[in-house]
Amino acid sequence: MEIINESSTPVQTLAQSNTPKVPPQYIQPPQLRPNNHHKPPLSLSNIPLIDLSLSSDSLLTQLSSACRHWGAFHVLNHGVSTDLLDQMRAVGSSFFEDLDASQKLMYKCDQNSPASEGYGSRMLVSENDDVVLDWRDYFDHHTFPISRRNPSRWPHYPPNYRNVVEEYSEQMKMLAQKLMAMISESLGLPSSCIEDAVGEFYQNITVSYYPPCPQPELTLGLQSHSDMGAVTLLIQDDVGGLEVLNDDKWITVQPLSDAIVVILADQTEVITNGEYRSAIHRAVTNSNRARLSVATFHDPAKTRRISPAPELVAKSRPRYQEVLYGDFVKSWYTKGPEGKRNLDALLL
Ligand SMILES: O=C(O)CCC(=O)C(=O)O
Ligand SMILES: [Fe+2]
Repeated sequence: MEIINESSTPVQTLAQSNTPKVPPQYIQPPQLRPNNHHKPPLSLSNIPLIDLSLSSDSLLTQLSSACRHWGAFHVLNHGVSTDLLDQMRAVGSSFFEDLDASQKLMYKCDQNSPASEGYGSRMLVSENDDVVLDWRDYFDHHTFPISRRNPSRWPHYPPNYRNVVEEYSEQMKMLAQKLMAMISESLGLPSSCIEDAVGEFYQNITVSYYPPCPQPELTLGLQSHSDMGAVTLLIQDDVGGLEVLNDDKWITVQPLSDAIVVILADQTEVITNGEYRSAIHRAVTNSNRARLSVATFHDPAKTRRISPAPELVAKSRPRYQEVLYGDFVKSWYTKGPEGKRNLDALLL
């Protein structure tokens, strides 16, 4: 029998071995398993949906409520064509499903360096081996600033892969800028406030592939976390598995093929002095179908110092310490997210 070393084997390879049980490294402690939470009926469960073509007043009111109470919401009429969203999902799924394991491994990322570009499975860089692993493989692309972009490291198959990622990256950057302006305005701030605080965008695109899992009740596709940067834009396929924590309940984000999920990340919480909250979210697995999502992260440079906007501090008091973004990233990848523990450590 072939011996598989699970900590470095792609999850897809494990899943294809048709093992009836997940290896122990993937088993979550009982309190973190997905079925331990009460689930409202699906029909009652979704994050807010905001139509960006609404008139300015009602748009800003809806945005403000979604950012304050959820930190995650769908947007429609966002200006990105459904055709491009479908192409991005199609090339991502073709890479994972049409290439064999050895072809994918040619793009292997450096597992010892956090968020390194390429194909991998393990997110955290931990010295000990006691971390529970996610039931997920991914491909991470460095897309902005342009000086970080090297499409020759991205998949060469399918043939349109690299063109689609480049076009998708541009469109996501423009949408992130538009959203940051609207989110600033919804707090009564100048429209450039959040983008000025973030500075030049460091954009990464992560295609996540969650193979079917023989024991979904014991595993997570991606552990509970908030994203560390400023704003994440996410699309998923029709399988579903993304959940957002709201009022201590896990709410399923129902897939909507032409909508984009906006997830506020930790630096937006700091800049808005806690008026708007980053969303805790996770991905659950299922035993029937592989699932794909594409997350586009917009982050500050590692050398950037992030602190609450002076306009908001003037109204109350600073609620977060200033942080060097590179320090925040380091702590996230070494200690692990555990919900929002890294952000909570900045609370004053
Ligand atoms: O797959 C998903 O829906 C979630 C992905 C995600 O949260 C992430 O990559 O940070
Ligand atoms: Fe995330």
